[in-house]
Amino acid sequence: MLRIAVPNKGALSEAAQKMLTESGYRQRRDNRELVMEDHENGVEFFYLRPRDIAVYVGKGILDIGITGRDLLMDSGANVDAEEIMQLGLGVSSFRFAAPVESFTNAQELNGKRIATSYDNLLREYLTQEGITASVVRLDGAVESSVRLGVADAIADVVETGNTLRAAGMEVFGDPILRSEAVLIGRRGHQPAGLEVLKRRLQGVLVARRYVMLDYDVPTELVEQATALTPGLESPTISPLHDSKWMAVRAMVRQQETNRIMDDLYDIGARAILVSQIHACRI
Ligand SMILES: Nc1ncnc2c1ncn2[C@@H]1O[C@H](COP(=O)(O)OP(=O)(O)OP(=O)(O)O)[C@@H](O)[C@H]1O
Ligand SMILES: O=P(O)(O)OC[C@H]1O[C@H](OP(=O)(O)OP(=O)(O)O)[C@H](O)[C@@H]1O
Ligand SMILES: [Mg+2]
Repeated sequence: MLRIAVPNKGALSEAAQKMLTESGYRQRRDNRELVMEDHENGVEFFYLRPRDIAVYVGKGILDIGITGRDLLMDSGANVDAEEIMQLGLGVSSFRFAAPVESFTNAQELNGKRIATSYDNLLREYLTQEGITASVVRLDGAVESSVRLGVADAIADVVETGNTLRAAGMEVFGDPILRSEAVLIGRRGHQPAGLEVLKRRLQGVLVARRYVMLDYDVPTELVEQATALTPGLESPTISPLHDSKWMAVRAMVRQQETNRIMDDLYDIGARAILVSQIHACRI
């Protein structure tokens, strides 16, 4: 059995479980369940605190885990555990912030107090940048620490920036780390079943990022049209009953769909249809 750690709570939990469900794995129905066996797929899931997942995987107790890159680095387990794949969830930055207009760059933090839940990650960065500051380790709601007088600035996870704005704060300095949820495993360890898991997750990522585009185009314009929709390998071209026209089928990036449809229409393509991809193996 492949033993996989999944976040049991917090920002990554629901999205990670959804991705596994879309990958064809059974997931727990009740948030109190701590372990779930998926016999059919030869996988056992352990629902753990995202912060602890890197430790279990680094020590070799569990084979694979889903956690944040920031948590992997902060746990110190990145000596034994490594990133296998980016999952495109929980995309965020780890950044300095402070009340509006109080700091402009990280060097101004010399001699100051910085509150964070990621103290190892922060200390490593401060050392690397030659900044001497005192680190105040808090468990969460770090944005309140400056107003409450325990710190001068914070280092925290920022996604939309809404939490900072609500607290009258703003980011400053370069991002310390760009993070997202990642699949992690023990260095040098290739457990049985990992390749299938990776391929399934990759299938979900591609299905989420691409759509299927179908259209008809005058035969003499096929080259011009397929230059706009080259597909992954190569687009499918099928003859229509009326030989003056061809049908083209190609995957395109979801984000570019409307621009490509406009361009295709402009050159003379018609009956341009978009459909969702539910799953795939690339
Ligand atoms: N608002 C957010 N947007 C995107 N990713 C986030 C956000 N908040 C946290 N994360 C990411 O989620 C991971 C862990 O955060 P999470 O909030 O689940 O843990 P926690 O703060 O220890 O738990 P909790 O908030 O439930 O006490 C980190 O990798 C972090 O970067
Ligand atoms: O930029 P935003 O979109 O506002 O998101 C960032 C916020 O989300 C996380 O908080 P969480 O809800 O996990 O609370 P916590 O600080 O108590 O962990 C993070 O710690 C920030 O506070
Ligand atoms: Mg949190």
